[in-house]
Amino acid sequence: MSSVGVELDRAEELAEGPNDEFILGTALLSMTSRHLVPDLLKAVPAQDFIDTHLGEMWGAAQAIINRGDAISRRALLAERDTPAIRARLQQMSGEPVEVNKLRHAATTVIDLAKTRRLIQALKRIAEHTPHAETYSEALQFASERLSELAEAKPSKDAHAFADVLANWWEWLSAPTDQIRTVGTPWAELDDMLAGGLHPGRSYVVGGRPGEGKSIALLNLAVNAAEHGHPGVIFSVEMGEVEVVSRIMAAGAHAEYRQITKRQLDDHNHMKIAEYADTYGAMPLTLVDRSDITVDYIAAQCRTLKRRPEGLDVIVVDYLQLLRESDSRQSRERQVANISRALKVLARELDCAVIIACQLNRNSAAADRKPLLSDLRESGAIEQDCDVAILLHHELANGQPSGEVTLCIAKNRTGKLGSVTLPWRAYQARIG
Ligand SMILES: Nc1ncnc2c1ncn2[C@@H]1O[C@H](COP(=O)(O)OP(=O)(O)OP(=O)(O)O)[C@@H](O)[C@H]1O
Repeated sequence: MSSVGVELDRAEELAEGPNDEFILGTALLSMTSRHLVPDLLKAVPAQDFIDTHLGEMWGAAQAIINRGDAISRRALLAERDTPAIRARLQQMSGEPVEVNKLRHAATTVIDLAKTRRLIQALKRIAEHTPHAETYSEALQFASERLSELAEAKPSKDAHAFADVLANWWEWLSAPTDQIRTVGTPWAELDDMLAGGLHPGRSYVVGGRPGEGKSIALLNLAVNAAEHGHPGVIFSVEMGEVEVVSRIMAAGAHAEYRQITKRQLDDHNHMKIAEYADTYGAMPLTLVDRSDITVDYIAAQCRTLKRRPEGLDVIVVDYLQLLRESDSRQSRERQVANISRALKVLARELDCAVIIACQLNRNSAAADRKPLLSDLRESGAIEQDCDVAILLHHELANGQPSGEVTLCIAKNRTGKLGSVTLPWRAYQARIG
């Protein structure tokens, strides 16, 4: 066993408190503490005893109290009669127990049980980590084990159907303004996506280079923020100035070219100033960093989610530019891990995650509509996403038609189809 394992075993031995457990057992039979017993039995779970026989006795006492009966030696033995419990009862004299000592003993037994569970979790993490396929997977395993402890529940994922059904009725009848579905700038698309972007789902926007993935993603995030849905944009490709230039052009319907040249005419200047006045404080966070891993994205998003305003929309531009923490993997495997991690993040944080994704160059060859299988580098992307929107520019007589088609090539909760919208790249916007 590794030295980490040996140290953790030692730590586990230290986290034992038989004396405090014995004090609790004694309190069951002592006249002085009788009035405290029901509360104590509620507060300290029987499985928190390291002495399993005392734990069994404690469980028997809980059953007696739950029935509304009084606790006595005889009642305890009638409930559970084993040689070990008889031996423990013999050692307990029924002498008075000081209330302070008793409270301290109860807290210690609960704390030590939690400490032992923490050590057990650390052992599992230490055992699992060297065999994990990737660093991300190891980190995820570790954080799941630790969050199980924080929740202090055996599993936070298991819910009785009746509870789930009650939540579902609540969701079905909630007023529209309480539902966190985030509208897109395009009503026709909202219609196909059951109202827009849904928390917990992942959306891939695929396109060949220059077909408008970044524009589409910024339009989506900004529209959400304008309507009060907090969002974050991870832009690996564009710097902050370029992102803001596009946001301002699209929001103000201003000439993007004038912004990039920093030569605004009065008309465009006025439109931009008005837009900044109205939406300058919208809840949008930009992360402009060229070397981003999916773990970094997850950590940033968790922090943003914890703020009072929370987080509804996560935008990643674009998947193939993300780096995997474990670079020893094949590229296909790395992309699959990234795609899976983003999907998991959507569920974990209950946010809509929108990911731009490159399409294979050969998908352009026949000037055909793009297909799901054109998503570059990994089949995992099409499997993981809930919705795939592939951008396509129709040609009219060999010339750009001025329209872009959003092809819904995957839609887990609705039909497939397409929406054709005006392509206004000169204002960095679609529609
Ligand atoms: N001032 C402008 N007027 C008209 N079109 C423009 C203007 N500026 C940029 N464009 C066009 O906008 C498109 C840029 O779109 P966008 O950056 O969203 O594409 P993308 O799919 O994200 O590309 P990439 O994969 O290269 O990042 C390009 O086709 C570009 O030619």
